[in-house]
Amino acid sequence: MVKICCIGAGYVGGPTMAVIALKCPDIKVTVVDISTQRITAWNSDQLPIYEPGLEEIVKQCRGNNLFFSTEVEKNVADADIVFVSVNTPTKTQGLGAGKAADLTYWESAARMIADVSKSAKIVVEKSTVPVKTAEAIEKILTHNSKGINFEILSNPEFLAEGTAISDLFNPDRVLIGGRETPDGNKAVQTLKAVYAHWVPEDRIICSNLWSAELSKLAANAFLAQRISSVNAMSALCEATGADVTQVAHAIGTDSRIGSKFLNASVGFGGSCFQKDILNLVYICECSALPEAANYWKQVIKVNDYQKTRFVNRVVASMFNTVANKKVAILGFAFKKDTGDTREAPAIDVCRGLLVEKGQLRIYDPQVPPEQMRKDITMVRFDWDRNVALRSLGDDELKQVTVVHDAYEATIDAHAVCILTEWDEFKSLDFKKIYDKMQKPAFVFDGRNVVDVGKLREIGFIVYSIGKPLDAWLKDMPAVA
Ligand SMILES: NC(=O)C1=CN([C@@H]2O[C@H](COP(=O)(O)OP(=O)(O)OC[C@H]3O[C@@H](n4cnc5c(N)ncnc54)[C@H](O)[C@@H]3O)[C@@H](O)[C@H]2O)C=CC1
Ligand SMILES: O=C(O)[C@H]1O[C@H](OP(=O)(O)OP(=O)(O)OC[C@H]2O[C@@H](n3ccc(=O)[nH]c3=O)[C@H](O)[C@@H]2O)[C@H](O)[C@@H](O)[C@@H]1O
Repeated sequence: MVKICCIGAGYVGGPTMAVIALKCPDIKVTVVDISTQRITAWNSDQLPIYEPGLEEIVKQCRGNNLFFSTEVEKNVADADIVFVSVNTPTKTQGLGAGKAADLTYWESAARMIADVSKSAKIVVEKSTVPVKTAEAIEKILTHNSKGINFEILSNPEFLAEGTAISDLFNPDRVLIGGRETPDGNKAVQTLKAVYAHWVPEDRIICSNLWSAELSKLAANAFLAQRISSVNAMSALCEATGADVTQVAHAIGTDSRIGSKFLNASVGFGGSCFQKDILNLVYICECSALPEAANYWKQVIKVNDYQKTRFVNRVVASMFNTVANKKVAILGFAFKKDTGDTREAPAIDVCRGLLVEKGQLRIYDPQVPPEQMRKDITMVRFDWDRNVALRSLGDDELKQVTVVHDAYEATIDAHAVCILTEWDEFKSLDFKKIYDKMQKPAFVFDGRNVVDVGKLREIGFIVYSIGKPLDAWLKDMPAVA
């Protein structure tokens, strides 16, 4: 029986390995992590991450051919294939701080693999890493391994949170990069055989190591760039009376452009887009390509602009002050169907409103209250100037109440801000909400989920990203 061990039981390691175990009953899959808390949760009824469809798979496979363990070294030593799916955040200190990937976790995993291995292994980069990381890992493995043979593969993951299971079941492609040597090719074929249990062969792309590593950064950069493009367009729509949804539809029907990923929003979030683009920017700068670096930087700058623009729009619309006004925040996760808040635009929007002394009542169906408080007060970095932004403290936290229901959040509120596109927000009874709000009642829709016409009929003043402005808003000063 082939034995797979995955180091890192996070958003990628957990779901990916659960699906491999489900689709490959002939393979034993063990997911290991240094976090006892995470592993305990994976072995319980309360999984550490929320992902539609995941729980059923884990329940079906756990204890059969899927195991979660803190015995990192033992399981790595036993495995034929070791996936490394540890976190690779942006460095916050030292050389490359604010941009470069922090490979501390990666390097310690690689050193541990070298230390404990007694048999040949295929080591698979699952984490998103800078191009050429495989070369560094090879050096660590070969210098410490007492002659054991390691083949390094790059097998970046393209799943999106909230749809991880369907993305893994039916991927657009699986990418495997390896050394172009007989041993390298053999390792590629071994990993290909794992995916071939359920992925059609023509969707398994093989390439050299550097192309695979760079393709992951490129894919995220292109995806994020589309959002920043449509968001930049949304600002122009508001200034001209065009409707960004209509513009997106009109351009998206061109098969060369395509219709997906053109939803204007309060900004993109998630743990990877910003981190991976900054990583790309850093690599361009280190390769003496400042023009290429500046091009990609602009994608994040527009994203920051979009979040600031939203906060300014809220404040400007409400007579230039939200001090002591109650603002209902609907949605805190970075997108629907996940409890993940990493880089969620809600964090920056809430911080912006708190600095303006707003009283926030936040509701999200998946995010625990303590997570929201942690996010709001954690140290944020200005990536461009590489300085820590002002920390928010207990005083600002007193302005935050977390509630368990969207209606409760809106009672007595002056304004509602929709920051995540949860389905339940589409079917809220806005008449009921309006009746219990202060007047004039404002809705600021950062995800374009509400029916603007209907809400205006009820009496709301509505701002919706990139839509023709309400007469009320037209007179307010331009933003940002
Ligand atoms: N979150 C996502 O949707 C996607 C993430 N990625 C990439 O996958 C990688 C992992 O991301 P996530 O799963 O979101 O991170 P995560 O933070 O949820 O999980 C990483 C896990 O690795 C563990 N870990 C760190 N060092 C370790 C070590 N030496 N030994 C054992 N365990 C260790 C941590 O305790 C943590 O539980 C990152 O490089 C990310 O860029 C790629 C595609 C999608
Ligand atoms: O490397 C990663 O971590 C992953 O990053 C993204 O996945 P994810 O961040 O989970 O979610 P997305 O669906 O891409 O959404 C990212 C952000 O963009 C926003 N978004 C997305 C699409 C859109 O049209 N408009 C828009 O504002 C979302 O609300 C969210 O805040 C990519 O889609 C995955 O392919 C990739 O594997």
